[in-house]
Amino acid sequence: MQIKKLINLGAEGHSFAAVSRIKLTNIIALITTVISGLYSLNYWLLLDNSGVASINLGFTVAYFATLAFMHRGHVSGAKTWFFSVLMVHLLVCTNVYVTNQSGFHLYYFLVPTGAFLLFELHQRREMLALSAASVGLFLYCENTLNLNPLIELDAATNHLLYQSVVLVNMIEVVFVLTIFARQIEANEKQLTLQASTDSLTGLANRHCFFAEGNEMLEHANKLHQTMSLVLLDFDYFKSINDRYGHVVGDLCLVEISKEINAICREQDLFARIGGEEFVIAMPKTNLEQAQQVAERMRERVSKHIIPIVGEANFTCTASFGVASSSDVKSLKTLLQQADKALYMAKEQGRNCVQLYSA
Ligand SMILES: Nc1nc2c(ncn2[C@@H]2O[C@H](COP(=O)(O)OP(=O)(O)OP(=O)(O)O)[C@@H](O)[C@H]2O)c(=O)[nH]1
Repeated sequence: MQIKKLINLGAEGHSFAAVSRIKLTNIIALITTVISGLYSLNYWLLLDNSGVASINLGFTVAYFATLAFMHRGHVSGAKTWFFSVLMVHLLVCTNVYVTNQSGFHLYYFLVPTGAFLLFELHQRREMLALSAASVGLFLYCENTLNLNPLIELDAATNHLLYQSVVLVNMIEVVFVLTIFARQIEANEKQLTLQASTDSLTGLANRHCFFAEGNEMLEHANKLHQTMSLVLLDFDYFKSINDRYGHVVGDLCLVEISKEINAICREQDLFARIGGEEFVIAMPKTNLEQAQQVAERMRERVSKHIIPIVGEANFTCTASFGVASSSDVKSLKTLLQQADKALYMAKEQGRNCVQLYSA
């Protein structure tokens, strides 16, 4: 429970993406604190080197201080602090504890990927400054000899350490790339959904209708099947808006689209293609069958009561135009035919279904 609290430090009031970065920073800071603390114990108890143990304990406390910055709401400061402590720690490890033969300074390569992972995308200044500092410190360590290390290591141990550092670097790069790939995939899904969905009703939008509807028509033509379109438009919708306001008008669109959706089959494509204009593409459906479905929809719309607070509930009606795809090669043409039928329905006095005839 306490750990959960620590992981959530500083997360309050931030966007979803920022929160996941803050939590990840806290997790990494906690893990680093624990690892650094264990190293201190190791120096103290097993290697009997209280000097190194004390210095390392100082770094352990400094890592933990990242969470204190988070707690005070200094999110960017906490991240910068963490990476700065890490870089100084690496410098001390490589140039004070041991020598660059250990390869400890290769850990500097963790900084750029880590910074790009943990900072917000717009915080380029911080990311670039930390990356530049890590490259500079790496080069400094690489070209500096430590003649009096606090811990003397033989060549075999240095070699082992070197390989473990390379391994950890590789694991970190794979980990960071996996997270980025997942984020890109989730963003792509979200964008595709937004680009194809009508935000008010949650139905397919005009763009999605033409993309998917064209595929449906092509498929139907290939298999010599008939596809029908039912186009519907609310009657006197302007007067609903004028009388009850746009909020109620919107509610009306949502309520009625749910009623119509309840009649649609799974294979039908139901879309909102204009303000108060909707269309249903029905595969494997001929003109008479589509007419029957449209009639059921018309009846259901006219009977559905729109609940409004503080005023008398009301009902609304819609007019329907139906067209079928025999001999029609393009969805645009089919929609024009359904539109002509809809126009006739409006002419006939509205709240009725009309079929397209050439
Ligand atoms: N509340 C709301 N109104 C919308 C939306 N989109 C379009 N409208 C309104 O729908 C009304 C359509 O009006 P008209 O095209 O004159 O049609 P109508 O009043 O339904 O009359 P007929 O179609 O001839 O029966 C306009 O007042 C638009 O402002 C929307 O998303 N929400």
